[in-house]
Amino acid sequence: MTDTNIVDHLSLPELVSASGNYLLALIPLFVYLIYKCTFATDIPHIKGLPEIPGAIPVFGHLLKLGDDHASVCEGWWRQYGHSVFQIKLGNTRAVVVNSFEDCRKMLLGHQNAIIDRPKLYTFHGVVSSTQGFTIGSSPWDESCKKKRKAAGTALGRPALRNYYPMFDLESYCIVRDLHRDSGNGNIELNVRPYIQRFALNTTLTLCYGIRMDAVYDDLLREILEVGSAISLLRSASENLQDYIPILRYMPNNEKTARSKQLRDRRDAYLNLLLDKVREMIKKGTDKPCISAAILKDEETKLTGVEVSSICLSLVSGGFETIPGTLTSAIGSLSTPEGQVWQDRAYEDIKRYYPDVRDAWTSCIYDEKVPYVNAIIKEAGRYYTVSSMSLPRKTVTEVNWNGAIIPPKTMVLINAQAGNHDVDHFGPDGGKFDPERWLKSLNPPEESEVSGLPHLSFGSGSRACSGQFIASRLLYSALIRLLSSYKIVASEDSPPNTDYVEYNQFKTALVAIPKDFKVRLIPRDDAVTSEFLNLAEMRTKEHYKE
Ligand code: HEM
Repeated sequence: MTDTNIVDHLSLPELVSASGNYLLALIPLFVYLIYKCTFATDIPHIKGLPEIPGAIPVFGHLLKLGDDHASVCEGWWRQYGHSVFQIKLGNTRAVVVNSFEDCRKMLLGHQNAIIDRPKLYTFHGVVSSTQGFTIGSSPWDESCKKKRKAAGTALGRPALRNYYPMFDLESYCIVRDLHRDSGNGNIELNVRPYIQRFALNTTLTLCYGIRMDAVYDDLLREILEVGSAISLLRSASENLQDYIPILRYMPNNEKTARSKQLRDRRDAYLNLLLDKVREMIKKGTDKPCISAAILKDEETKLTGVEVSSICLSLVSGGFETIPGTLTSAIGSLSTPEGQVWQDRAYEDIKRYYPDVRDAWTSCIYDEKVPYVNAIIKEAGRYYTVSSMSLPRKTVTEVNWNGAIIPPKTMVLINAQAGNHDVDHFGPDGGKFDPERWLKSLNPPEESEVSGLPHLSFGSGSRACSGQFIASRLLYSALIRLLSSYKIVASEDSPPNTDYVEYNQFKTALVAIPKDFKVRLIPRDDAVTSEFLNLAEMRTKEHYKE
């Protein structure tokens, strides 16, 4: 007898009960499917690699991670005793690496396997749809190779000599304006805006041959505001829709609307900058810079989108990382404890340059003063401005102590955890101390660090392309500031010097230090005035050219 015959012979109540039985039988299947869908990840569980307990359906560990992923992962490392573990960010499985040694091993020992970067819905699909991906967010392909090569040439050590006039002008301008605004040590001020202009002008000059002289210039502030807001759009905790796709289809999706708005504002200023370069080329007043070279089609095989992407990478690579590091370093130096470090740095500057005017001129050519180098290394390590670095993705299998991490797995380097790893940096790894980088104090002599000093610039195949220029910018600014002023923290508005709490936006890709104020007490007013006159001359020269 066929099923239809059976149905034909059943009464209505029997029919209802039979179909109810069928449905009942399907419930376990539904439950299984729902379980599978809500727990499913792009990459299945990686055998042999510990997984943090407590993942919940749909969200995985996202809610547990809160808004400070680096500190929560650092806590999990210590709580569960595994420096490398797997977690679920919604539908995405990620491997998190925490200890210094494991970060180094992953970044260098497996550098070819983790050369890729993941693509995220909000940042790649919406924000970057017009100007292309920045280098730091580009998946590894032919175009990324070309862009990384071009950036490497523009930012490599040999290229630094082309930028001496720019280092000179921009670091003079910091001191010039701080001198104007600090009332001979009587007015407390926030140094970050001056350093933001310094960092942004550097990359704008490099990319477009354009700079802004005023600290509160409208275009400068627009670039900074939009850039910071976009940096928030790259954070996992701010963008649940990247990992929980259903959220993308919610009506009135504010995240996507805001992303489009920011993208349009960014397009507007990037186009404005390029138009300015075109105009200067027409008038013959353009300065040597990346975009002019490309617009004039000098030795380039890059597309328009690639050019925009390179310029965008350089502008966004430096405008928050440099101010984050330098402002926080100034914060630590300005504390009562930091007065000793400032005095020792000043003494060391004078040891190398008995006439302090030579320090002012030399700091743009080389980085000689050991104590200042130690401060820069320590600021980079301690204030890990990109606490979770930039995410990586595997292209081939990684055999991690027998566990096979498959291709296309997201790998997160917890640079903050590794940079404060007491097993590597000693029991005082959680303390700011420039002298950890010196093997002797009398006179200061730098310790030889074989390999990677800290994790703040990443390492290996996708390490920071801007690290040499970053180091010179930090050095020249610090030499000029420390040789001009004694920096003293405000009592009412002191710096927060905790390596986690100093940051006002823990969800952003790059830390933004909480505001604080300092007094700048001139060390030798006559010498500083002499240099300020020089600054004036140089600025005039710049605008005459
Ligand atoms: C204190 C300053 C800086 C810090 C702490 C910093 C940090 C980083 C980090 C952590 C990465 C990812 C590295 C990795 O995945 O291993 C990175 C990549 C990058 N940085 Fe920096 N950076 C700084 C300054 C700069 C500057 C000034 C520029 C350009 C002018 C720049 C351009 C880039 C570029 C283009 C990449 C992408 C490299 C790639 O994906 O291939 N950075 N940076």
